[in-house]
Amino acid sequence: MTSQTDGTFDRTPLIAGNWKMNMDHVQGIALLQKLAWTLDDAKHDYARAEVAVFPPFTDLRSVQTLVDGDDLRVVYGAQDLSDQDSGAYTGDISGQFLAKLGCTYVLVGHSERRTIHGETDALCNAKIAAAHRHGLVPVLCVGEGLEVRQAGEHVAHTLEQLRGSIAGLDAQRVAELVVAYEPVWAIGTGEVAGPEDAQEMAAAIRAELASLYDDGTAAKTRVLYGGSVKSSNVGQILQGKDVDGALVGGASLDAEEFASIARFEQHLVTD
Ligand SMILES: O=C[C@H](O)COP(=O)(O)O
Repeated sequence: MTSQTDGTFDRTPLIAGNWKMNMDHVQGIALLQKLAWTLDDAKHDYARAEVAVFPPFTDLRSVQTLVDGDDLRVVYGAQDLSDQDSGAYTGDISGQFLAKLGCTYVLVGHSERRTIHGETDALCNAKIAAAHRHGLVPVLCVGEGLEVRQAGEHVAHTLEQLRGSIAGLDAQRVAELVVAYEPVWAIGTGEVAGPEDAQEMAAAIRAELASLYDDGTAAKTRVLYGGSVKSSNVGQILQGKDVDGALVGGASLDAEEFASIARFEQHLVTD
């Protein structure tokens, strides 16, 4: 759903919590259990807003056991995957393993992978192909750093990352894809891009997809915003008609706060 000011949505919103390198598997289970209970208590309608968590690799088996055992509606994914399927790639994780662990999604090209590990658009493109080989839905992260933003080149930069990362994808894959726009200068800093910045980029991403594919395809792709999202600002951010959800870092480590973000409809300001 695209959030719109009358509170209706064209695409099913996705509220995704990226735990980054936090929460061992014992802590992770406690967090997920509390999140699910909190959402249940609030009678959360998962058809109106999908909720996903992205724990560290080492938590995934425990998360799978909990989700299956307790029949939870929260879905989950991994924070990265290899572009390869198997072999001598020490330390890497195959999409095949993630699929076996019941992952629905996988993050690709998070800014921390791009900046700390030097991941390129070409590698992201190969990782998206690997995700598809194993039935995983990629959540492709794109976004600019502060210098690019200050130079006024943020839209061109972000669309270049988008084009490079999705090269060769067919329309059906693009329609299923989730794109997360994360301005790097707003990640973990408390700095939030304004709702109009989030909407500007989400609209630019959708227009770019419409120019590469067609309007029908672009209308299906979900575009999230990420960067210091909290319950206090999510309502405004999701007001943008092209913003379909949020990729939440720090605030996803607190079950009650993340549940409140997932229930963003209560924070929307409707016309
Ligand atoms: O993946 C999540 C983003 O990097 C945002 O993180 P943050 O909410 O801590 O700023």
